[in-house]
Amino acid sequence: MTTHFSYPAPALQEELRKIAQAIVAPGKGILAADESTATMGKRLQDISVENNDDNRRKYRQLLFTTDPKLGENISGVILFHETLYQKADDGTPFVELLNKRNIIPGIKVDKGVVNLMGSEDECTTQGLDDLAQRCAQYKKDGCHFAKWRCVLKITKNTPSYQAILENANVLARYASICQANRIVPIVEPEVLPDGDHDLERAQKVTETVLAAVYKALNDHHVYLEGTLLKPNMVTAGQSCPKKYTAEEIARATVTALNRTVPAAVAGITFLSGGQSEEEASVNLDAINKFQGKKPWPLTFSYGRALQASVLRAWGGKPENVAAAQAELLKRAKANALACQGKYVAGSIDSLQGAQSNFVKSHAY
Ligand SMILES: O=P(O)(O)OC[C@H]1O[C@](O)(COP(=O)(O)O)[C@@H](O)[C@@H]1O
Repeated sequence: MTTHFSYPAPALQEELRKIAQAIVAPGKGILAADESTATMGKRLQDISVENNDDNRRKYRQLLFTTDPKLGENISGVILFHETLYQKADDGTPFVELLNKRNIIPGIKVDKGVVNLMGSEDECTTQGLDDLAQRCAQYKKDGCHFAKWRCVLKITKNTPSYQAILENANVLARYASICQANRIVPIVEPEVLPDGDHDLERAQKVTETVLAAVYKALNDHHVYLEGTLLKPNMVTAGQSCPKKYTAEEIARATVTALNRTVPAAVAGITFLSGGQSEEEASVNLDAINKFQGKKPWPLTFSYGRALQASVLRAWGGKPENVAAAQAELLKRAKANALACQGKYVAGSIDSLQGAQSNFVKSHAY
């Protein structure tokens, strides 16, 4: 076994570190607007809007033409390939709208999940083959960070050794290819909330998964200071009869992260995983209020928990755009406070509020 290897050249390290740090600057987080066409279809179906490219464009236009003060709370937006190349009605490229708001464009580069043969319905994530070329192009087209989501499932027998190892390795290869192309990788190993397992089981699975991920990142010489982690919060399964407080969730989450995530990692940007908008803010706030070691910024990279009310307020109608944008500003503000441990539960209302955004088997 050789231990001789190189990290990126100093200039590349600095570039990656600066991008990552800007994303997790105090009071800021990420809007995950990278729903693939199929996922967006589910969101649009809920508000009876047809899933076609122009409706997807109109919806993303609504997000990206929100008042520039959105940039005070949102540091980055994750885009889907199609969206990166779309323009507003007046011809302004979406990337330009984001740059004007001081928001860093990012891009989802995975190509979705596939089953692992011989496993109990477990999966890995595809997209490595042409990733280097795609990253080089995305960087030229204005993206400075990327996201790749892997999915792990908790059942009696899973996640299996096969799924844990395979997903850790594919995340490490993805991260190293991104960095080689001057793109900060967001590493997302999502442990799904489906199931009736308790908080302790969720914590142990999250610890095992994250430990494998960081072993693989180290094996692939990924420069951790130029990476972000997008984990699930540690919560009990959706159908667990026992309910836990935000403080218990915060303790389990911070403990799991402390045990497995190196302090060198630039920041942690949680996914919302089907939590209601209010729950996602309250839990993030509790995590930041938790008294204990927290060597990284702990913030948000929410999809559903930032957009559920926006979609509902919009309903596909042009006359509702301003009301929908107001919902986005409210949730962005709530989470910006929460990532500093300054959110007062219930202080910022929203249409969706405490209503769950859980979608069973969000593996897609
Ligand atoms: O399956 P897809 O289309 O990649 O979408 C998965 C979604 O999950 C996320 O990773 C996290 O979203 P949530 O906050 O809604 O859990 C988003 O970035 C992304 O839009």
